[in-house]
Amino acid sequence: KNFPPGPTPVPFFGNLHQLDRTNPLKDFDKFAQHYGSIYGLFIGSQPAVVLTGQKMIREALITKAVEFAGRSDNMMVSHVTQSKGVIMADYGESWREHRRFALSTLRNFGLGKRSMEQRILEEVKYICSHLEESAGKSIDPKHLYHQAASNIIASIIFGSRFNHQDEYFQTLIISIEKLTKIVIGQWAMLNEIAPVLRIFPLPFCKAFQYYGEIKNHILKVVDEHTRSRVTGEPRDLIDCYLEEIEKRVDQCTTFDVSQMATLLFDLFAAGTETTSNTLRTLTLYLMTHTHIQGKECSGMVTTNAQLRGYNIPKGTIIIPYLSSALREESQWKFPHEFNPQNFLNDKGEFVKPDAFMPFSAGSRVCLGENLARMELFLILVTVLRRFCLVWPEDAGEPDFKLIYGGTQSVKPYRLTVQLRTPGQTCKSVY
Ligand code: HEM
Repeated sequence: KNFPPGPTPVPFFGNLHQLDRTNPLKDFDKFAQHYGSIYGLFIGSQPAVVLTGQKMIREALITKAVEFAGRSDNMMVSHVTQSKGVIMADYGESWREHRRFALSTLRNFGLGKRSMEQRILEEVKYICSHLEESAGKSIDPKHLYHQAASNIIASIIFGSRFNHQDEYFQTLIISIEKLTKIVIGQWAMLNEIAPVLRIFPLPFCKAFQYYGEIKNHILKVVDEHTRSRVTGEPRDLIDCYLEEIEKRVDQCTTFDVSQMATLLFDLFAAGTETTSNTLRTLTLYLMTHTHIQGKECSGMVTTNAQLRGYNIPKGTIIIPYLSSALREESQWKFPHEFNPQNFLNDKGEFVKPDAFMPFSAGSRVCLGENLARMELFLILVTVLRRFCLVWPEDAGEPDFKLIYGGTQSVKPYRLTVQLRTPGQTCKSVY
């Protein structure tokens, strides 16, 4: 009763037949034009509410932070991770304790012997030496960025980095990439609306296989740490967690090895896919806007909730449609353009518009935001000072369309690397 209005659902499928299976986001825009910034949908028989635009998203995620901080246990990704760790853990003590632990450990590693900045700069060295070797040639930067982002988070949580040539490392990264695409995609939707299909060997089964491979690696590293660690001298996040288990042995706590394995998975996967895809997308835009290179520079409601006068029953899936805020016409000078002017006021000073919320907001705001910002800044600034990244002459038209998934990504592309002399302006045929 009084559920936000939206497109009419049909039995069993809900509104799925009205959504593009490969990328439903365009349909979200269409529905928002018709129903406004809050509307209801049915994913199978599961009610969902889509929030569009920065005001609506903030009203829910910040003003009503607790009510909108839950997670569904009916999503395929929750089955894969058994709702443990942080990302898919429901609002409650376990999520709170693990989020707090992860945030404070990431912060402490920033202050430790090898600062976060040093860990990132070490990886930047590898990126630069690879780009130097590739000068004058065209390369696909995908693996380079994935491996760099993955190695930075690996050094913080596992205490060591992988060699870029290591085949095992490459397999792990491919598993993370494929898993992120499967768990938010058409096969996952089918898995969620028709549990009967779960016993068949359909493509969603691969998600469990990829997760198993990554988790096996994590458990092996945890095992090595259990044998080699010295109390009071933590080398990384695993040592810190094992120390917490020891400290809390007589207390009622949610800390255990199985929660730790999922937390490590969350950080490893979230730390790899997001930053590397942001770098890939950014590089694509920079190559095709070389004048810019030249400048210095799903939640769930925890209780019955009310929003804009509508009733949102406990258990409703909440979809804060963050991309809608990132190109909201009333909020940006150039909402559909890659243009740094979007972040500059009339005096040319940096301003952060309220609609800039790629890390979400409220209780579930990204816990790796500071790390991600530092990575993006250090990697880009170093690379752009030393190289011109240019769209290859024979590459045709660039394609900016995004592939839908747990993290969206651009299609593979090639870039031409040129060594840059100080003050040189980068020029591209595009
Ligand atoms: C450009 C890079 C990144 C972007 C755009 C990004 C974006 C986001 C967003 C939008 C959320 C909220 C998701 C939701 O509500 O369902 C989130 C959550 C999260 N992110 Fe990030 N992220 C980035 C980098 C990272 C990194 C480097 C880490 C690793 C430390 C990380 C770890 C997490 C975790 C653990 C959560 C779950 C938090 C919770 O549920 O309490 N992210 N991220």
